[in-house]
Formats: sequence, structure tokens, C-alpha cells
Amino acid sequence: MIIIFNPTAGQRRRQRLERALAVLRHVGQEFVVMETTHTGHAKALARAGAAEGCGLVVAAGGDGTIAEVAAGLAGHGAVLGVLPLGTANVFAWELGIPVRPDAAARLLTEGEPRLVHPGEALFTDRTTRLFVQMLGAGFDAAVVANLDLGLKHRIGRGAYVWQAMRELGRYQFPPLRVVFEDGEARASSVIVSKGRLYAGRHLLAPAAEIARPGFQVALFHGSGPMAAAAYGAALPLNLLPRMPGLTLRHATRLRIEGEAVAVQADGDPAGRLPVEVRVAEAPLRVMLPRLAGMAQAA
Ligand SMILES: Nc1ncnc2c1ncn2[C@@H]1O[C@H](COP(=O)(O)OP(=O)(O)OP(=O)(O)O)[C@@H](O)[C@H]1O
Repeated sequence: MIIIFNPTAGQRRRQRLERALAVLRHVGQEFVVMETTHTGHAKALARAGAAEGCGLVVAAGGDGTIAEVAAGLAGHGAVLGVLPLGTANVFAWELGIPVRPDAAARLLTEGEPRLVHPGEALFTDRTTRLFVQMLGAGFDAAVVANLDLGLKHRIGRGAYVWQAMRELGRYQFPPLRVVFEDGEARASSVIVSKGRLYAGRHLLAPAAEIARPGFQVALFHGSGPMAAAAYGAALPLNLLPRMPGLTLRHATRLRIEGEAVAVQADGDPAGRLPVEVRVAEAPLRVMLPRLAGMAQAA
């Protein structure tokens, strides 16, 4: 087992990693920990580990690290394991992976691999980017692009709230055009979601099924600071899917266009519009809680 650790993810990450490692040592599980030193490093480490025949490659970090490791494993048979040490850990909440380090470590040895179908973004400079949970264009991507990373490391998710309030006063809400296989739509912001959750455990797309190929696309029609503030207020109350001015629809392929508008993928800056979004060619095997065990627990 290789554990790829992002030392900059989340808060108190090193202590949380050590708690997970103690459990693995206790059960006699052999592992090697590799620390990332820069963006993109997790992908390279995962690819090398899988090429050398490692069967389980663990992302110890947030959703950005998970997405990088997933991209490195694409086309190999290795299973992705997750030790959620990030700020929001949406992927873990979505799939029932425990966020407590000791429980997450136990899952690595006791879980079962199941298939998940990531998304892939293709930009005009021909770069591609895998995403495991969501991709956003518009307001939320502006928040991510301008986030104070020092503040994020000090106070965690509160830094996103602070930045969102700052963006309310200056974001211009340029119109976006979204082209689907069967028509097109306009919106002020778009979130392409693999899963049901967003920004932690908050409900965004109730009909989404992360294990199936395809997306729920949230189109935010309301424009301007008042509309964005209303969406933001509805999110922690899990009322966002019912907000007027928000439509949700299924898609397996789409194109988002807008004048140099920022794009975020799994909570990290990813580039600028236009972007093509599609289902990644290779599904991913992820170590998840056993379904039988979940049924017994229910
Ligand atoms: N050593 C490093 N120094 C700086 N950046 C790094 C390093 N290792 C990884 N990164 C970058 O940090 C980004 C953010 O990390 P990650 O998503 O794991 O944590 P997070 O943002 O705190 O969590 P979450 O996505 O759950 O909110 C990753 O996408 C990766 O590109």
C-alpha cells in the first residue's frame, strides 16, 4: 500500500495522518508514505506506484489530492483508497468514507473496491483534468481562484465564506452558455456535479449518483449579489436544490462557454472557459464500505 500525503491539505493533517498510520501498524498492514511537494506531484507518484504493481494507492488529503491520485491511476488496475485529510472532504462524505482517521484507516483494510466514474474537463489548450466530485464555472470558481490560502490553512472552510462575501461585492456575473447534446441553456454560474453533495455535507443535486457515468448539472439563473447571497444562505440549510432560479438536469457531455470565466475542479483552480466536460474513459475502483456491512448496520 502506498499512501500519498499532501502536507498542505486541511488542518491538523499530520496528527490525523499519524492516527491513521497507527491503526495500519496495529493490524500489521505494510505501507509506504510519500509526501507531495507541489501541485501535480500526487498524480506522478500514483502513476509510478500503479506502474510498479501497487494494488492500493491511498490519497491522504482533500478532494484535490484524491482527483490527482485518481488521474494517476487511470488505465491501471490499482484501487484508490482515501484518508480524508482535506478541508471539505466532499468525496468522502458522498461515498460514506469515514472522516475519522482511525475509521478511514480500518476501511482501507476491510472495505471493498467499487466502481466510480469520474468526470473529465478538456480545455482549449488541449489540457485535460480529471474531477471526482464536481466542476464549477462562474461565482464559485471565482471564490476558489481568489481564496486566501493562508487563511484557509488557519481557519479552514470559513475562508471560503469570507471570500464569497468579498466576491459578492465585485464579481460581475458574466453570462455563461451551456451546450448540451440536446439543446442549450444560459446561466450566471454552473456546477457540474458527480455527486449529491457540495462544500462538505450540503445537498446540491439530490438525483446525482456518483457511481454512475454522467452528471447532474446545476444551472444558476439568478444573477447579481442578491441572488448569489440567497443561494449561499440556502446551501447550509440544504435548501439549495429547491431555490427558485436553480435548475438541475442530467447530462453525460456538455460544453460551457463564457468570456474568460474561471473554472474550478474539486475545489482547486482549474483554468478558464470554454471547457468541454465528459465522462472519463476509464472508471475508477475506490475502496468503500462493504455494502453488506452497511445493510447490517442500517
Ligand atoms: N506540497 C504541496 N504544496 C503545495 N500544494 C500542494 C502540495 N501538494 C499538493 N498540493 C496541491 O494542493 C491542492 C489542494 O489540496 P487538497 O485538495 O488535498 O486539500 P484541501 O483543499 O484542503 O481539501 P478539500 O479539497 O477537501 O477542500 C491539491 O490540488 C494539490 O494540487
